[in-house]
Amino acid sequence: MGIEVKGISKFYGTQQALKEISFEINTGEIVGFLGPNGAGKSTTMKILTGYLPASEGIAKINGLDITTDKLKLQQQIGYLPEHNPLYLEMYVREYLAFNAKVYKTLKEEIEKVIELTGLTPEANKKIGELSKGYRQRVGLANALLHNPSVLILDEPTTGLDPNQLVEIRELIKKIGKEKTIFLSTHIMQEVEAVCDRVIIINNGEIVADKKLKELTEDNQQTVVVEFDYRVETVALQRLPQIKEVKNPAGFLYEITFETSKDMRSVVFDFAHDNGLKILQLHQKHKNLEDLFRDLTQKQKVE
Ligand SMILES: Nc1ncnc2c1ncn2[C@@H]1O[C@H](COP(=O)(O)OP(=O)(O)OP(=O)(O)O)[C@@H](O)[C@H]1O
Repeated sequence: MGIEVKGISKFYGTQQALKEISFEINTGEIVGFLGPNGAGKSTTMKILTGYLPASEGIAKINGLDITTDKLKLQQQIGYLPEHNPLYLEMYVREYLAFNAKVYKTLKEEIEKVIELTGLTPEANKKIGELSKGYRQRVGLANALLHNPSVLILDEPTTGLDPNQLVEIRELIKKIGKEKTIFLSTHIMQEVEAVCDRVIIINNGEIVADKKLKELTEDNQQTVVVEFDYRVETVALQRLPQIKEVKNPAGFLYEITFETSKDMRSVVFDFAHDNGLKILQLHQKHKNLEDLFRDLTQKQKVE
């Protein structure tokens, strides 16, 4: 069940923000939705949570259609919007209790959510007195009040300092043990730290959908080597199982092989046979950052 998106498009006037996107998220998965600014992440999330209608396509959450079963659906989804709207003058517990009324959540359940999100010491403070990290916790607590099975979090760590970032990521992972989570971000490290799978969106199109494990198991590796002298790239291109050779700077070469076998010794032998000294040598697997760059054509990200 989880989330099912089939051929969703969205037009804002004549601008097409989403171009027939399709993907599925299984129950219990934590999936990162990664893309550069303006790629279409928030638009997708607003459509899934019923805040915006799609121009075309079908989406279902836990088997319920987002257009026809909207009310039932909102009981099953917790949503943390990009700009977390909070009443700064309200006290944390008062704010959560106020919102909980809509769902008829019991008092004990509110207290459980306060505890889960680490808000117990701050529960009697005004929201306006809290740090950004704690305000994000209030947003998360708010999204969890009705015990939804699916959480949709739009850039949950934007604007947090490094310590708050780690804390919120840990909290998301903890919550993710029991729920399906779909979270957007433009920070690759976030996906690596929290998610099981990544869906990459660029210019309104899905360009990758991969389990993080698969990224490290790719049958490809790059050996980065610095010699003490220039080498003709054609000579390196004669090495076995070679895919490509790049010379990004000076005597530094990035040699990509189509094998998962460690090829550093082959490069070492090449240097020895050609009377070269090696100043540095290391092996690099294709990672999320490379994939993201390749697929979003070097658009600038954090
Ligand atoms: N209400 C709107 N009216 C017109 N265009 C919009 C509207 N909302 C979004 N867009 C446009 O749709 C495209 C996708 O925007 P969206 O906010 O979904 O991207 P995003 O991936 O969430 O970006 P960011 O990482 O910057 O939040 C952008 O070109 C944006 O300018």
